[in-house]
Amino acid sequence: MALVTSTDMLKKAYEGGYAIGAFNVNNMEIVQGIINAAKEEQAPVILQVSAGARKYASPIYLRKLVEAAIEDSNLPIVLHLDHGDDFEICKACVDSGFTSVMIDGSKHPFEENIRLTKEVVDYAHERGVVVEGELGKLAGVEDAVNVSAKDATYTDPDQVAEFVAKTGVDSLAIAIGTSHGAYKFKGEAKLDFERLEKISKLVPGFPIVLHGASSVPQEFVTKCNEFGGNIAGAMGVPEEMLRKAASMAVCKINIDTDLRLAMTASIREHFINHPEEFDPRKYLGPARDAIKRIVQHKIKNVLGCSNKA
Ligand SMILES: O=C(CO)COP(=O)(O)O
Ligand SMILES: O=C[C@H](O)COP(=O)(O)O
Ligand SMILES: [Zn+2]
Ligand SMILES: [Zn+2]
Repeated sequence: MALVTSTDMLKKAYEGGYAIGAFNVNNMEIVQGIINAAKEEQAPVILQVSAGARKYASPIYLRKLVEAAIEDSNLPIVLHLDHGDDFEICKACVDSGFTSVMIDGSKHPFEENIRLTKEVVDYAHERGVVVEGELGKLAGVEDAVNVSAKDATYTDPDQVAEFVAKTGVDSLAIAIGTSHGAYKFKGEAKLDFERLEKISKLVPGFPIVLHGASSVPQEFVTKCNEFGGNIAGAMGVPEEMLRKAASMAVCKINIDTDLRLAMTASIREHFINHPEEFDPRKYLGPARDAIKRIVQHKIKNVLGCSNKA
């Protein structure tokens, strides 16, 4: 199996009412944890690399780790750029063998977002690479509580068909109430499913992407805090909502924070329980297993993409 684009994966996910997991990778243990889960579940998977990950691990190491994952797993794997900020980073990733890039023009005015996204699409499509765009800004809970701010940042359904037609993007990230990181809601979790429904009717069959979709499992939060951490009040997207989104037009679900929490909780616990240890394999090994367990749980019980490879 070689690297694949997400075209086929997302189409099948749309038709089958499930979603593909897009997990952020930053080092070997994270790649291995994800791939060990995907292998056991025979699930297709999207490995995504942020600008921060490129800076941390360097592009060449990440690419080679993903190459190893393909050889090791024989699964369909997409190598995707997460939140490409400008044309240059998208071009660099297309040129170095990524099969998918995201151009996140959501911070720009609508017309500029269209122009920038189309520029990336033109370059990528000519080279067989697919593109994810973003319309609407992911916001924190403060904005969501305030209705007028909510309408200003959530994806405007009236813009979606025009954006898709004018840019030629292959998938679109939308804002319906999720946000990045571990503090997504204060009080009640709420996603705007009506908006998602409206959008999906305006672009029938078109794959939608959900960012900021970590569930922030309380067992990890509790364990982090129990073993010296301080991440009070963390709250994520309830799994039931992700299942609902996956049954609708959402075909790609982005998860990073939950992997970070799984890894950190495991390492914190190890350091407190084994103060005499100083062999990194002794704590990175269990951390890798913790990532595997959470990814396997997502694939099986939330995304519904087991045995879809
Ligand atoms: O959207 C994401 C990466 O693009 C990750 O979201 P989380 O912070 O909810 O894991
Ligand atoms: O969407 C953001 C991802 O979680 C990546 O985060 P990062 O930029 O810290 O690597
Ligand atoms: Zn964005
Ligand atoms: Zn994101």
